[in-house]
Amino acid sequence: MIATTGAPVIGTRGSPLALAQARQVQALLGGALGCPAEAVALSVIKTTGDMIQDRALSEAGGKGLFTKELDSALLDGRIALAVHSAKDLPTVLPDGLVIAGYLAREDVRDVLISRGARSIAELPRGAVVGSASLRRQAQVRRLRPDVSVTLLRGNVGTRLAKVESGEIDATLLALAGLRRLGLADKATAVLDTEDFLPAIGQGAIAIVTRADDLALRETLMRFTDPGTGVALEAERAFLRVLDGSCRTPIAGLARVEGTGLSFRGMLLAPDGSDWVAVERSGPIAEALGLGEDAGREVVARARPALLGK
Ligand SMILES: NCc1[nH]cc(CCC(=O)O)c1CC(=O)O
Repeated sequence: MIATTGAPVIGTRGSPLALAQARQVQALLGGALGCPAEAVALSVIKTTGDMIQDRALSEAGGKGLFTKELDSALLDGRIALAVHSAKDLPTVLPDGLVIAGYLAREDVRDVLISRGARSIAELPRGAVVGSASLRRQAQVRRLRPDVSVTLLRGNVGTRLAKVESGEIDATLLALAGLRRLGLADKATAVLDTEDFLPAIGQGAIAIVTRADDLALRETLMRFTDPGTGVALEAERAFLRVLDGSCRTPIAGLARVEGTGLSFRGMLLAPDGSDWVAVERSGPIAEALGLGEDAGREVVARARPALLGK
């Protein structure tokens, strides 16, 4: 059933972060359509990923755990656009769907949240760091092999409470998410991307639509950010080449400066004991090729174990 009248319906997950992001798009879309934000409806859709709380998502298997149900709603016409953290989007979307654009990227960095340590270096010997992200687990152990990591899932509030209660010594989160939740003051230290590379897409909000919804895609172009699009094209090309299973920690960041693009990427062993890092720069017109090329270099240089072979 495809709605033929009224403003387009936005689909979103129901987590506080997802809702904050969807509301941002709702306000911008209302503005672009010349109607009040409330005229643009939000439809909250539960995804498989939202229902898994007891184990690492990498163990739950499969990609698109946070997107499948929203993809179906798009293809059925129940919603016209879906708002996602770019970080949670698989590298390949189902046929008929496209990333219509991204909002201007928030701060890309991760933060440390701890009770005393003002940096990863200052964590006490043998500290316990909670994170569900293989990338964060691997990078923290790369910098501090003495630290132990433990699986920590749940929403941001639960995670912060576990640091406060002393159940764990520290956790790592995206600054972008904390800002959107009004919790940026909980960060103990913002980690430099030189030492700690973010996830592909971190800090960017992606809008997915049906490929053939040209009118909506054109409307979205009034407020989406082309520079973020170029950076994400390179980052996602890198990820696609490494493809990986979601069991391989991968990090990467592209930055646009004028007409140029610089990229750094990394593939790590889960325990942080081994890694391959690459760097590339080139014109923004070659973003896709640059990301792919960086990915191929990693594949060529990585020891087989690093590629899960
Ligand atoms: N997987 C959860 C998720 N997806 C996007 C963000 C943060 C917001 C962003 O990166 O844009 C988070 C939370 C976190 O990693 O701290």
